Amino acid sequence: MSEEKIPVTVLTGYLGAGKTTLLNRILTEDHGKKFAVIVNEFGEIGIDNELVVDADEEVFEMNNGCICCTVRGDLIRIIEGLMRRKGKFDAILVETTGLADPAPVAQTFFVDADVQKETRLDAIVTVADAKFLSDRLKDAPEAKNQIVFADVILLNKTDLVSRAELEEVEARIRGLNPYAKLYRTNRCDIALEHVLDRKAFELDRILDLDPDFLTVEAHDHDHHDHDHDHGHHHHHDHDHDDHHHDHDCGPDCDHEDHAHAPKVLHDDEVKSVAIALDGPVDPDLFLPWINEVVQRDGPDILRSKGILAFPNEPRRYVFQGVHMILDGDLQREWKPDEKPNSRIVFIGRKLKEEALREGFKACAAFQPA
Ligand SMILES: Nc1nc2c(ncn2[C@@H]2O[C@H](COP(=O)(O)OP(=O)(O)OP(=O)(O)O)[C@@H](O)[C@H]2O)c(=O)[nH]1
Repeated sequence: MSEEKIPVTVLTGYLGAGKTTLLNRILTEDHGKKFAVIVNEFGEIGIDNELVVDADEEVFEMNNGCICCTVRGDLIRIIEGLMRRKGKFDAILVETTGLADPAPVAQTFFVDADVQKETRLDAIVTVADAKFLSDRLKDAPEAKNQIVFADVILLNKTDLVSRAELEEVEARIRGLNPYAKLYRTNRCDIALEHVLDRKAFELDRILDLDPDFLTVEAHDHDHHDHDHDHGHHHHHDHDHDDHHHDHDCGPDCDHEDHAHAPKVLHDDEVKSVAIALDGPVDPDLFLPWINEVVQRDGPDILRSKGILAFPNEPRRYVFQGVHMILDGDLQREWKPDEKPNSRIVFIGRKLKEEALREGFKACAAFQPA
């Protein structure tokens, strides 16, 4: 991902959660930046100097018609159109409809060669309604996916719920996605630096997670392999630990109470697995392995991310994926105070944890004694 690529932020969230409120906040704040905005419903936003483009729904299935690999043809065309006006804006915001699954939007930025050349998916930002999210998680699969795919979650409308309700819904979110950065907001009042240009996919937070949070549970899933044969290029490797991570409060955390570890309400269906290796992995082992894993289990692996050390390589290899589609490259150098180790994370359904863990360990460049 070269520096000149235009960052793309995907805004998602269920109907009425506050996406437009956030978008308007972004567009009106005095940040000196210009955004191209793509909305896939009829756009009511007309902000000076901004570019608002309406898109009609159009989704393509890719490769053997696998339902998990879809890209949005309309989005590709719009972005190609925007690129002809390059220089007129600094970043792209894509607001999805409340009923959308974010996967086809995110996959578009990995798959289409022209789009990939010009843009980088910076983060998927999900606005969640503190009052209604818990109900929607029960009855609306899209709402669940929007949480699972998120890199940043705004738990909005905090004014409408009690503190106990807020903690409950936060615990549900954590059970689905322990990795996303979570902020409580009222009318999406958030410093924009927490939402924009996050380079979330540098994924430093994965490295920051305290390994003690990673409770290793050996579930043996009786799971039939999918036999998908996809032709995508994948660079990805993983190892996972089912991890039951409490709450990641970084320096910019605005939670009032750090006294107790917040509870996590696990979802029966969706879980996450994180795997850490104390050292580098061999890319000649890792890349084919990860490729195979996502080709086989991509429909169930909703999101995958990782930061890896390779032997004799001063830079970090960073990848992220949505279902079977992976994108990865060598990014910045390891800092002197960083230990070059390798971590990967999967969030999905029916994850085969032990096989993943063993597979990732087998990619270690130096086999542990
Ligand atoms: N009480 C309260 N209302 C809010 C908050 N944030 C947004 N709203 C209101 O909630 C309603 C929906 O907000 P929008 O920003 O339009 O939500 P949206 O996600 O864009 O909605 P759709 O486009 O219909 O999916 C509006 O009336 C907002 O004024 C909040 O934090 N608290």
